[in-house]
Amino acid sequence: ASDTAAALEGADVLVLFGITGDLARKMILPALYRLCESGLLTVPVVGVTTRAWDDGMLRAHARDAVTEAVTDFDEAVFQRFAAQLSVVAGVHADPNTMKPLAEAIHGFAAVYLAVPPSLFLPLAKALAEAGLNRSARLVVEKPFGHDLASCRELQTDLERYFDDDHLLHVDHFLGEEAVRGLPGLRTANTLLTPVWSRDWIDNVQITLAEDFGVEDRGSFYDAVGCIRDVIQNHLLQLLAYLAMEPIGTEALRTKGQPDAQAKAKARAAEALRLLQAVRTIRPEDAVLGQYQGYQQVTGVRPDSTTETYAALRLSIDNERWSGVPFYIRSGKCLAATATEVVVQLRAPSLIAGTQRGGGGSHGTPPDLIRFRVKPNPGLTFAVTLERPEPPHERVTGAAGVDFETVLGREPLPYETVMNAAIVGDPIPFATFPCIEEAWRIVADVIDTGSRPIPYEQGSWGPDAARRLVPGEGWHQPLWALPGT
Ligand SMILES: NC(=O)C1=CN([C@@H]2O[C@H](COP(=O)(O)OP(=O)(O)OC[C@H]3O[C@@H](n4cnc5c(N)ncnc54)[C@H](OP(=O)(O)O)[C@@H]3O)[C@@H](O)[C@H]2O)C=CC1
Ligand SMILES: O=C1O[C@H](COP(=O)(O)O)[C@@H](O)[C@H](O)[C@H]1O
Repeated sequence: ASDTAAALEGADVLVLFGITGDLARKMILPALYRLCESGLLTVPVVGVTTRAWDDGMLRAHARDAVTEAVTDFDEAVFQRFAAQLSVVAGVHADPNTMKPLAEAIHGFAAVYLAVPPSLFLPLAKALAEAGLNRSARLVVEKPFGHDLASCRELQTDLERYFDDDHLLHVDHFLGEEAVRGLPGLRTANTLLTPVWSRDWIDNVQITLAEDFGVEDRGSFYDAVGCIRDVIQNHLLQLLAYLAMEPIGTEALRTKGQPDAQAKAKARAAEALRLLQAVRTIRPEDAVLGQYQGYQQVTGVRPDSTTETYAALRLSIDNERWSGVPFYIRSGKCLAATATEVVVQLRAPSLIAGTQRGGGGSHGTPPDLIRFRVKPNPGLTFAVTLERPEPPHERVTGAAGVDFETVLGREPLPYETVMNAAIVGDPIPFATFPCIEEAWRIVADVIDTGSRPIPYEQGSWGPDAARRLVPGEGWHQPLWALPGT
């Protein structure tokens, strides 16, 4: 957005393309129900479909989606939600089919495209040709482009119909409470702030592990792979929030701009600066894998070389992080489902000059700080204790906090994203410069043509990934450790 941008407008209506789709069923409809429950959904929701649906069919579909997703279904809340829902049927990426939609929109619209990315541009064009871009912003799902060149082309093309201030790029990780709270958590705690640099941190590991496969998304996933699906977007955004410089209070005092806008700008500027300092990942710093049985999934090519697992080593060239390896790994059909950041602190003796990655002194396990994103978001410190009596054995204990215990129920990521799309809060969205930079970072490890290493379902991926992390190796997420 330009420096002179006005506050984003609050929408009078949410228009949802793709309301019949997978994302809407699993995430968006349950999130809208929750917003209704908490009194935050105050605008009508107009679902758009090419199918011959009527309001009754949409409401029945919404009921199924919500009951599948929530354990404490409340009929009264659902009735309120259903009353806000209506459908406009028979709308294609063709301005001639948009007339009924134009009639259903009153006021400023948040138009959300929960559709395959190949439809982003045709729909934007058709909306503009029907005059529906005059009083609307466009909210697009991920992935945004296929590589650096295609993301730039898509942005340029979309800006012909919706200018940058009227375009929001969804990355639902930015709606995850644990991720959203990370910059604040880092800076609000004296326990964290002083150690947050190369002086005290040995390495940082980010894991997004899933114990399920690509299931009914085979044809989508096979054209995308793990790096494009979750690393280029979600995990690099998370990395930025973990490692960026704190936002200066000066930046929040931008004249004439409301807080949310100024904060979003300041945060995005720091995230961008951090991503710009991340080196383009070299192929030798990547290990790619594919789970056994993946090629038999419906929609997957029988000889597919798409990776379902990736482990990467990243370097950040700035004063704070120079020399500290950041590791990212993600995969389908792994041993557990968990997203966690593990920060390995340097052993006290390392400060006196020994090597990084060498583990703790006297064989002591290293001190770890764990940011648990999912499940059970929270913070855990693994700390070393020493028995006072000889031989002074050292053991690890844990201290921590579960965020929901303190903060109450955390909104679902899509609750935050949908609400922000409606009210015009840019904070939980990715900015285009960050998206571009993230494509640059992964450019040399996508489309390498190399064959991924097969790995067993239920494992932690190919053994070869161990070679990336010397010393202590990968730390499994807390959730996956025995006894948790
Ligand atoms: N599914 C997921 O878990 C996630 C999805 N996403 C992103 O969300 C977006 C939507 O994903 P998802 O819901 O899985 O997609 P779907 O394949 O389920 O498609 C969504 C809807 O798009 C419409 N559609 C699909 N193909 C066409 C076509 N060729 N022509 C016209 N309309 C079409 C259909 O609506 P209708 O028939 O009603 O017109 C369909 O219900 C994508 O960008 C995806 O990358 C992001 C994170 C997770
Ligand atoms: O965008 C996506 O994200 C999910 C992981 O996100 P989560 O919030 O469910 O943990 C991933 O499973 C999916 O493949 C990907 O498209």
